[in-house]
Amino acid sequence: MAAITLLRSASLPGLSDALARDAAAVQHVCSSYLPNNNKEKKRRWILCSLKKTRYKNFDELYMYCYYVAGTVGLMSVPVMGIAPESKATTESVYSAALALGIANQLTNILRDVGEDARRGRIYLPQDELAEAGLSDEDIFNGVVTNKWRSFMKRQIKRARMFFEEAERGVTELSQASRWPVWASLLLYRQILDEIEANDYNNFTKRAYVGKAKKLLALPVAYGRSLLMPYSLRNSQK
Ligand SMILES: CC(C)=CCC/C(C)=C/CC/C(C)=C/CC/C(C)=C/COP(=O)(O)OP(=O)(O)O
Repeated sequence: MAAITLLRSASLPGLSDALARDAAAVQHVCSSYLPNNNKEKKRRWILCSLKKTRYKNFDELYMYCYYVAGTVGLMSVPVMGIAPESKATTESVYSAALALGIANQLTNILRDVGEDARRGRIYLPQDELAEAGLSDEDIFNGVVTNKWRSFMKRQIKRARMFFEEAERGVTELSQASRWPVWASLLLYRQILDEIEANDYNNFTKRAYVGKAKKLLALPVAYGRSLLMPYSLRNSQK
């Protein structure tokens, strides 16, 4: 409640009660889990990010992903539970959950570049766009060029690294939670493959995972959910 009052008192025009509630909830979770527990800084960051449409570099984009999706991952761990037999540290499981939230959000951003641009938003690191020789104008024009392809390859590679980081953590979750988490990981990661299959045209073509691929992901996810936690596999060698 204190956090909601705090956000209201900042009197951001247009900040609805529902939004203030969400932001307060996120702020609460972040305050509990972020190692650097600087509440005032975070409060200001959340208020600014609600209006932000550009991200200077990956650090800034990461923080956006952290607040909108990483926190969801963190909150999921106590709900899903860690396998009683797991030997992993609690911290490593939370890190993996955070990584999955970030991976999902980065994927979401890469899929929605065109849609976001039409709303005047560019959720891409400005410094990396500049390094690739691209400007905001290029994003608004939405033409797939070799510069765009190479920029996208770098972004996709990074998103895949976060998925990879998340994978070990999934094996440490309670048995009942592993299947749905594996399924969502496999399905969401395939969006990146579809962006590649669309020759990086995420301006006018929506990367979509077809029904057959979705169905196929389910037994694969089930198989993976039966695997023993990664922490045990190593300790038994
Ligand atoms: C890996 C371990 C240890 C635990 C799992 C932890 C979890 C469940 C992490 C996933 C967190 C998550 C669901 C984040 C949100 C991801 C995301 C980008 C959702 C997309 O939301 P929308 O914007 O509504 O999607 P659309 O754009 O597709 O409508």
